[in-house]
Amino acid sequence: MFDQVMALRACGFIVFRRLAQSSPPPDNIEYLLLQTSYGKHHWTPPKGHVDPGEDDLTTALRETQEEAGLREEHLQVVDGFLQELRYEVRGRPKTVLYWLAELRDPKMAVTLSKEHQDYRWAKLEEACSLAQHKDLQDTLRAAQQHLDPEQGKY
Ligand SMILES: Nc1nc2c(ncn2[C@@H]2O[C@H](COP(=O)(O)OP(=O)(O)OP(=O)(O)OP(=O)(O)OC[C@H]3O[C@@H](n4cnc5c(=O)[nH]c(N)nc54)[C@H](O)[C@@H]3O)[C@@H](O)[C@H]2O)c(=O)[nH]1
Repeated sequence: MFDQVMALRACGFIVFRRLAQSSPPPDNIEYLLLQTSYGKHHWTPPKGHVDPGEDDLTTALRETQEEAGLREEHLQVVDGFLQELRYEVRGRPKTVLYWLAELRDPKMAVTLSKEHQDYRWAKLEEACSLAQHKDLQDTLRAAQQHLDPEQGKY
């Protein structure tokens, strides 16, 4: 119980959009990454810490709205995708949950908060390069796999 209280917990969305006038799938898919305005300016999908008593999915939706200006009605959550990452931040274990969601209107603008200084819509390989951490790269690849029509899952 004590360990659970001490562990950091964050939730967010791998947000993607599909470009209509572009390459055939899955190369028309772009993922949203935000660059922090603090620390080492790392790139991350919209996510953030769970408030006390808050439901995980509510956190993911709230953080995506706060950090990217995208609200629940702008997103189509994809069934059957939920990834859990575990890593350490300054010596403390952290658990991060990511759902997957499509931006309904691919032309919709992203609005950043002060926590981020830049954003990018990136195809898989560029997104993995920005993400840097293997666990997040694996999550992005798992998302692409989930969305690839060849896999017959979407
Ligand atoms: N001034 C300042 N302020 C900070 C700093 N730090 C935080 N603040 C404040 O906290 C607030 C943020 O609150 P939320 O938005 O609720 O939280 P999150 O969205 O959860 O954001 P975080 O940045 O706390 O957490 P992570 O993204 O997890 O990065 C933490 C470390 O883990 C690495 N890392 C990142 N992703 C992965 C991964 O997928 N895999 C692996 N293996 N590692 C990964 C990464 O490279 C980094 O070294 C800000 O407003 C600031 O006030 C900081 O360094 N300086």
